[in-house]
Amino acid sequence: MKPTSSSYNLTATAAFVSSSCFRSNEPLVPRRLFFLRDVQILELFIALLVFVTIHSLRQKKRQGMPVWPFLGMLPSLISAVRSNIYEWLSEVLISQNGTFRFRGPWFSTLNCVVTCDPRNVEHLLKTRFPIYPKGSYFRETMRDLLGDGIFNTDEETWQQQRKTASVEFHSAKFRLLTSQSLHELVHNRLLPVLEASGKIDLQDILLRLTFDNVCMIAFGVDPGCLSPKLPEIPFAKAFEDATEATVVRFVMPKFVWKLMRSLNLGTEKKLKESIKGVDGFAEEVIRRRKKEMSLEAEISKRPDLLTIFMGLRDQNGQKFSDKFLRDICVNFILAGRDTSSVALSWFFWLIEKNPEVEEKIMMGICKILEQRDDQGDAKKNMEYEPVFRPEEIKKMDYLQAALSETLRLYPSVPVDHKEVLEDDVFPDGTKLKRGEKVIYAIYAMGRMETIWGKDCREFKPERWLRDGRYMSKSAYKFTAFNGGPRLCLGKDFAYYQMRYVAAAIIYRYRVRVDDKGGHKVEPKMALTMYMKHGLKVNMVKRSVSEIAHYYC
Ligand code: HEM
Repeated sequence: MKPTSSSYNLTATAAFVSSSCFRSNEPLVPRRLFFLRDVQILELFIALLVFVTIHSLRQKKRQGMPVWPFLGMLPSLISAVRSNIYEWLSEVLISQNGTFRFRGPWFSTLNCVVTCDPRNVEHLLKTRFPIYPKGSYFRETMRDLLGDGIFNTDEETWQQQRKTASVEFHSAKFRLLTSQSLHELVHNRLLPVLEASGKIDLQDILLRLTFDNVCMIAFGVDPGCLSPKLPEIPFAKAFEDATEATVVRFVMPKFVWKLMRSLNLGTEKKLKESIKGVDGFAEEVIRRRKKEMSLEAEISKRPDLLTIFMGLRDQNGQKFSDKFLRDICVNFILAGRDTSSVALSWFFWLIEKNPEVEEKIMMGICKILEQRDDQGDAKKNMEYEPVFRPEEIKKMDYLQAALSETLRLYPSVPVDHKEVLEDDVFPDGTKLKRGEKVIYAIYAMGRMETIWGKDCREFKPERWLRDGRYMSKSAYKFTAFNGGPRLCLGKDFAYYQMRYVAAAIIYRYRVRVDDKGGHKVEPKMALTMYMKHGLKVNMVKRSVSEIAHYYC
């Protein structure tokens, strides 16, 4: 029963202490000697533990959080994931003057530099853009879902898609398609659904609306998610499952998800199945479109992205493969699917908390409607329920300011990522090594006093207005739409879409959060900042007399 010194470990110590206390029939002297040696080791162990704990905790001031041997900053990250990771990140960044180095466990891929300093963000997104690509880590993680689409590529493959899509996004034909499809969705689908339901999950309704809308733009097909019975559409479900399963890869060591993928286990199994669903839908649409195009003399009749890219050729004069066409469309759907709808959800939540903002938006809308030559009469507007015209939507400056203020506080893409291609130094002095990852924390930027002043956490649309006119801000302070060469391509469309939907709802309803059942509104950890439990609301219809009050 004599253990050798080399075999000591904590379990053995505990076992020995308990055995020496309770077995009285064994020789006393050796046991006591042994007990003393054991106590010394235990003391040494406790001293080491105290030292490591104090040392790790002392790092908090210097590095923003404790740094543990082997685990690095992982324990803090795990506890943040369980509460609100974005708020935690903001607090750490504030304490570290805008930039810190996250140290993951040994041998993990979690090490990165995190920043919310506008000087660094401009350096990343514009000044030194060529040496900060999306990079191989992002590409590999997202490849199964996004393939070689615009979101997941750098250099020529990205440039080519960007150029073509950019021309299209700014064409009159495309603008007509987007405004017509939006008009139809809002008036024939959204408003009837709202009319029929008092209590709803507004986030779910808005997600359905923007999914249908972006599928019309990308594929030229309406999947019909926003229909009276709110059906589950297999393509939409497959898309949602695929993005959720892909996100899991970012918080897992690479070898783990790769092993799971090869064994077809857990989230990787789900990912494989959901991608099959996405691909099946895309293949069918592409097949049908090819058939239609061979029958149609004028392919230019259809302004959706799929048709446009089908009519183009690559550098070698070859038509794009079906797989590449699929990638292009899937990437656009990801870009435009839920960014506007989650922004609108946070917007409705914020204006309920700030009723004076809601009043001003309503007054602004009615003032614009009063200017109509043909229907200046307020009563007529109230009776036939107005359809907003594009030029009226563009005049809604206060609404635009309230939407920007929402995105400042709740950016749809809360954090974004780059990889370092060459050793470099940030304007704030942080040194970067080739191959390192950089996270720019867009959510935290909205909470920096150094950028927005002492009232940075307040919802104040006025900060976007000068003499009643909307004034945009630097993309490196307000980074909700990214900046530099990779500025969001759908920015103008997204603002138009959000203003159109917000105005159509606010004019008819007061949106009131249903907090009776303890409904909690908090962000979910995902690529896009969804509300974790949706937005359960009561839609309270405005009476004609209530609307009339705003016309005076
Ligand atoms: C409130 C709404 C939106 C927000 C906040 C938003 C934000 C962003 C952000 C942050 C990026 C950079 C992502 C990255 O590179 O990692 C981005 C890129 C992009 N967005 Fe948006 N977006 C919105 C709506 C839309 C819509 C509706 C569309 C299209 C229908 C769209 C199309 C794109 C595209 C194609 C890119 C890729 C640009 C590139 O890499 O060159 N976005 N957007």
